[in-house]
Amino acid sequence: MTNQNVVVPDTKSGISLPMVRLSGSSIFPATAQKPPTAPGTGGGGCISLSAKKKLLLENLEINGGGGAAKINSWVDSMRASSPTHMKSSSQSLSEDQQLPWQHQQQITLPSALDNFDQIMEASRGKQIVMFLDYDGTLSPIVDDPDRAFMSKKMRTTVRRLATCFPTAIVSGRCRDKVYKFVRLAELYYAGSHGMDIKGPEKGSKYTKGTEPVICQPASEFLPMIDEVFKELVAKTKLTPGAKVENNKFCVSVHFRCVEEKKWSEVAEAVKSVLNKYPKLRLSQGRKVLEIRPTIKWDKGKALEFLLESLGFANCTDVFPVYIGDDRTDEDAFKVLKEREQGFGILVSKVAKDTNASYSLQEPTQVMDFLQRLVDWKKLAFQESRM
Ligand SMILES: O=P(O)(O)OC[C@H]1O[C@H](O[C@H]2O[C@H](CO)[C@@H](O)[C@H](O)[C@H]2O)[C@H](O)[C@@H](O)[C@@H]1O
Repeated sequence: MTNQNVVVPDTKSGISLPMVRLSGSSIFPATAQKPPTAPGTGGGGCISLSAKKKLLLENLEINGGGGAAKINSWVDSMRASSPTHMKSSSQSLSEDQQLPWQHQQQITLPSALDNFDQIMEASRGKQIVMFLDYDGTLSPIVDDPDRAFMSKKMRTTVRRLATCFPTAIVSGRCRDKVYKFVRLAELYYAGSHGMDIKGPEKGSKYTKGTEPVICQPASEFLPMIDEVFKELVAKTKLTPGAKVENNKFCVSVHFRCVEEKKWSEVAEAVKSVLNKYPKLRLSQGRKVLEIRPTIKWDKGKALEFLLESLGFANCTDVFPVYIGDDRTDEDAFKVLKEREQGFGILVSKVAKDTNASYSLQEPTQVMDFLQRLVDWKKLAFQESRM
């Protein structure tokens, strides 16, 4: 397999973006092209955009609970994770037209749709298990988190998918809320970034025992999270557009609809709460600051737990597929890479630093991919009966 760097114009923004073109038939992507000097530094000792972003995030995460970080660095980090702000202010880009985070180390992944046959070939003889993130994967990103509905067509497709393969929804949202959006009882649900897992009720095709699987590794944090939610609501009520969402084992503070000059108020509020609760930590998503317990549990752990619950703990003939769009999904992509099983699919229109192996551009492409999986399974079943 040879990797070739090609610069292609981004038709939307008119900016040249680096791509890695893959040749050969491997289903795995190229490794990221390293910059010529130490990672994160350009030839002239300048720190790259991406390295700067990483440092900002690390600073934010490390100092989030300790109180050392200045609010300015928080706002910088919020900007860095909202790449619409990376262009000159005269040109405003939508989230889907973002500049890549990191020119030197990014990979544009091969399309999961274009490489569908190769993917299926790799899964031959193995049990496919599907893991789907919700926001930005099954539903489009919208301003109001309470209105992030998935389309009827998507629901029908996911329903069909679940008749073919064990299927789980893995979301940062509270499990009940994501269930209300998806409304399919036959699925596994992992809410609160995997900290609240429940399997389908008994009688479902893939349940093993009589009781549904349940896992809540952060249950002791429930009262603390409730307290924090109330405090954050109070602290942000005077900031127009700020929205605090109680996700049961974590809290999301949205700034998508907050004017940029007021982002420091959101940062102040979150930082002051983290200073008070050292057992909580910060993570960042798409225009959202998320507060969660410091326990070592994430979407990757949830994926492993679910595979184990399904009886695939030490199996070599399982093929997990995880589809997600956010930074928190990287934990699951990483687990798959480390296990050398299945693959991750990143939903993104732009190149990103990722552990996923393939990409899809948006939820409509996710739907097409899921439908192709269903069709493939049906065909394979018919052929096996001939
Ligand atoms: O793991 P996910 O299912 O992707 O959940 C991550 C967060 O998604 C939601 O926020 C994001 O989507 C909103 C609706 O499109 C959007 O308004 C917001 O800016 C995004 O960050 C959800 O509201 C959060 O609670 C989840 O943690």
